Amino acid sequence: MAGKKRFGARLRELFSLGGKEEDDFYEELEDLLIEADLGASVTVELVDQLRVSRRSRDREGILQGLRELLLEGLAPAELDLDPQRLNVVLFLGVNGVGKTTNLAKFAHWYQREWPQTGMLLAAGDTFRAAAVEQLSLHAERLGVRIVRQGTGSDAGAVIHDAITSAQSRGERLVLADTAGRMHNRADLVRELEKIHGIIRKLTGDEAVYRKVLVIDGTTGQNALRQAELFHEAVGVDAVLLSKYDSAARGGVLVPLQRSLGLRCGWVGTGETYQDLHRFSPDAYVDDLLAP
Ligand SMILES: Nc1nc2c(ncn2[C@@H]2O[C@H](COP(=O)(O)OP(=O)(O)OP(=O)(O)O)[C@@H](O)[C@H]2O)c(=O)[nH]1
Repeated sequence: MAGKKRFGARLRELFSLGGKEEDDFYEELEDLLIEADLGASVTVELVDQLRVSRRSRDREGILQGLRELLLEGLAPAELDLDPQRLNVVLFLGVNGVGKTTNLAKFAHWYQREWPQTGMLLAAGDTFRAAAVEQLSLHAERLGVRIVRQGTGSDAGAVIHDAITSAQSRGERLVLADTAGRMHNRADLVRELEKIHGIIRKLTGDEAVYRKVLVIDGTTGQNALRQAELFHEAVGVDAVLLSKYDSAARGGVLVPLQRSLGLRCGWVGTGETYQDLHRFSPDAYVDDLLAP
């Protein structure tokens, strides 16, 4: 977590320099926030608010003001799944962000939360050869059913079969993987829209349908562009921030919420099933500001 701490440490360096003109101080603070992946527009907004609201120019006053402003934009996402109905959760994200691994952690989480409820995994990433195998291995380890077809098959058909199968067996949770990469961006969006249409048609008002976007905590500003793509294509209900254990930065959750209105629900902190935690804004901001 060296990188994440760097922001807090550098912030304290800035305080310790002393004797700076006010404008220079805030300009340097802006640079630090941008480097911490808060994005230019959110940074300007935050620093303007801080200038207006600050109680005192001393270190503790500014730190406290910054903490409060960061927290203002960071409520945890709620999926509001309902064990009395069918719930379909679609996992979105570009390749390698940790979609499959975190889908499996999510399955493990709900095995504990809803021990009496049947669950099904849908291997909707039919584009990448190893993805179906990877998810199958998790299904086997977790002892949950999986609906799969071969690589290159139609992802919409896999997810269609999974939902109708869960409906006929009375299972209450379908966790569906999706491809994060297609031949090009237009193909990816088209495939997601198709899957989205199939799920909506099959579930109507009778089921809970949610989309979770997995963001790699080490990617910085690029994450914002990824989120825009998926949010525009099908709409995102919650973000799962993966690889937070090795996150060089992690500040991107602030612009995700302030610019796109996307809230984080979970944080992935490793590769085992236990390494998934509910997102805590307080812990996150403490971590961001820690020296
Ligand atoms: N340290 C750490 N590694 C993680 C975490 N989540 C996933 N990984 C690792 O990241 C790598 C990519 O994870 P996958 O789950 O295969 O990613 P994916 O998004 O499904 O990738 P594709 O299947 O290629 O789309 C794997 O080596 C995972 O073990 C996490 O929270 N922390």
